[in-house]
Amino acid sequence: MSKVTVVGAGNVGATCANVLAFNEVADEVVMLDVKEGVSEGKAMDMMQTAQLLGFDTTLTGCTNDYAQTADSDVVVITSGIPRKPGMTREELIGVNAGIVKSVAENLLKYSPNAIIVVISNPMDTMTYLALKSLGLPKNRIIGMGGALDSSRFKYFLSQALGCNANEVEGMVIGGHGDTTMIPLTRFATYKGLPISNFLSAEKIEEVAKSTMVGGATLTGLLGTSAWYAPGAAGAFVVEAILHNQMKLVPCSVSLEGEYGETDICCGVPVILGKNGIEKIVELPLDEAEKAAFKASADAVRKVNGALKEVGAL
Ligand SMILES: NC(=O)c1ccc[n+]([C@@H]2O[C@H](COP(=O)([O-])OP(=O)(O)OC[C@H]3O[C@@H](n4cnc5c(N)ncnc54)[C@H](O)[C@@H]3O)[C@@H](O)[C@H]2O)c1
Ligand SMILES: O=C(O)C[C@H](O)C(=O)O
Repeated sequence: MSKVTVVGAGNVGATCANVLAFNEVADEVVMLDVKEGVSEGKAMDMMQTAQLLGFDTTLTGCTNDYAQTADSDVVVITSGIPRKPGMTREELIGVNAGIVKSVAENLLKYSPNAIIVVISNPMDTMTYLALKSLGLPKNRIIGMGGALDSSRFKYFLSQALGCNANEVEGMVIGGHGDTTMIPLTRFATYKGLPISNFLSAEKIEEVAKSTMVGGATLTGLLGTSAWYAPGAAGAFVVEAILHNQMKLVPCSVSLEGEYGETDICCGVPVILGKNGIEKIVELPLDEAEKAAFKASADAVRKVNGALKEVGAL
């Protein structure tokens, strides 16, 4: 029996739980939130779609009762506040650091062997906080951002190419921030061929810029940050782990010399399998890409510095 807990049954958490159930990724999905009755209500609502959609996963909800989350294989942390138009993700640190730290500690008490997927923002810093405060092996702490950013990159590429997004390949590495993301345009392909065969340098630059501010654009349109693609990207990462898919997915992970960085969690391509991070994959970056990664990591490290200021570390 496989079990996943999703903490935070708001927009992202509920969407993630819904996709996990619909795709029958786990036998059991538990949602937990601090808001009385919300997880229970959303779980019941989703369970009432089971015969319509034809899934067998059992969904339950609970209000802050961590005993219900016991023995989860994977736990997903989405609890915390989202940004509003005009804000950066980094501005959320003051509120979200305390929430993520206490949630992660509570989860671990009941699921000591779980793999932890962090989604709450600022995600790279929240992943680093989970790593530092829980003291777990680095393969079990995974920040979800790159799966979403890469999906957005493929969407914008497909729009520019006039093709289906499944026909393009592309990855975004670096921090999950408006200015720290690095869409790897040089490695992006359409049907296995470099995109530069089909798109002008100006168009490729435009796609990269749209990708980087993808979350901010949606926040401007929605009044709060996005949830359909973020929730699905969370479920995608969970599935790769739980089903031991050995997929290559950019995730925020603890770096110990890889990409020239240490003491940081930042987005790099990893192989995801039953142990969480099975392997960090080092790409042959050129000098410009290396410089972009260094600048991105420096920016993430600066935000990590604020964890002490807010008393989280
Ligand atoms: N990493 C990513 O790619 C990515 C993508 C989208 C959103 N996010 C982030 O995910 C977080 C959630 O976004 P959302 O749109 O779902 O927000 P939301 O407000 O809809 O949901 C957040 C939920 O967390 C709950 N919560 C707050 N404190 C809690 C606690 N201590 N224990 C349990 N639950 C608690 C709230 O009650 C709320 O239901 C935000 O920080 C957002 O910035 C990250
Ligand atoms: O943009 C946000 O603040 C939420 C999330 O990180 C996203 O990229 O959708």
